[in-house]
Amino acid sequence: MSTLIHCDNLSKRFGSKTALANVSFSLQQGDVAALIGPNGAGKTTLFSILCGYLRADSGSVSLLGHKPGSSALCGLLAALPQDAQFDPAFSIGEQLDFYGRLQGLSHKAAKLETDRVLALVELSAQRKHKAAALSHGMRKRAAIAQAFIGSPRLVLLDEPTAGLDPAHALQIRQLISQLSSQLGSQVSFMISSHNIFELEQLCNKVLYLQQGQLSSPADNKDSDGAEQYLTLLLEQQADQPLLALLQQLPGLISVRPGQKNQLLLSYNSDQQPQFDLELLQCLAAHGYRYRNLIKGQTLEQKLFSAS
Ligand SMILES: Nc1ncnc2c1ncn2[C@@H]1O[C@H](COP(=O)(O)OP(=O)(O)OP(=O)(O)O)[C@@H](O)[C@H]1O
Repeated sequence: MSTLIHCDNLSKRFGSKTALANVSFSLQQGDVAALIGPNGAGKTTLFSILCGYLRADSGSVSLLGHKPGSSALCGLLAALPQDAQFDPAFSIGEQLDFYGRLQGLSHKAAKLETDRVLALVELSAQRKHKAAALSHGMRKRAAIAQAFIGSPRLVLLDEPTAGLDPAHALQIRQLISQLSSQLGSQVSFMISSHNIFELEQLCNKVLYLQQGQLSSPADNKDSDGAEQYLTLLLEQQADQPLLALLQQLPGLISVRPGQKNQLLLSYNSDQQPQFDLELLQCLAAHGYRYRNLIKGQTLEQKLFSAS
């Protein structure tokens, strides 16, 4: 596996504001990495440095062995900026053709490439449409299509679901997941979001930025010690009596509410190897209904158990 991105001690200030402070990480071929952080954490600044739009004040970056902005990266690195816009005067197809030409394709090859990427995002029928005739979700898909022109080895997507309703956000996540499994380790992704739940199923690596500083959950893997994790999705929000009941379960290490009707639990599997069964029996015995029980750590557990 080759290293696609290597950042060492990157720092960036805007006047007195520190946007990035000594950020170091690397991304390997085939990784799908989530760059998570609240508003103002420095995600766009980091993306802008990787794309060569901004220069870091100190530290070093290499992408596929080149400096950001190097012409050697043309066609190998694709980026979807957070506020990517299409020109209202031209059709989506014409603009994608143009990007293909910028990558050095002939007129004919660029058109074929546009057909291919529009099919990838299921927008072939909209080739002749202008951006104004597309929904917000369709415009995002068209912008993602642009990132797949040519054969990029590294695709940076800055908040690809920002501003979309939950159904369209899910559609975009499914599209990215489908593209990443279709293309396998040929393409690596780095996707930013302020929502840690959104990228849960999509990414194998998490970079958590807060106030310009990066913290990585230990190895981004579940711990291999005796502590195991469960996410329980209940039919309704957990009440105090349920929490009190669960706290009595032998082997329980922690239990706390997650998103919506979720409960995040950890337990000692050496002490109680059948903890999941005990948990379900306890729920049934006391009339609590649940929808799902997932083994393993959620992103939230990984991030906050590391800090
Ligand atoms: N051009 C600029 N001039 C001054 N300050 C800036 C500039 N760009 C970013 N900043 C500041 O740097 C910090 C990081 O901003 P950045 O846009 O990278 O965060 P972000 O994580 O992408 O946020 P969001 O999720 O809101 O897009 C913020 O405090 C922001 O105000």
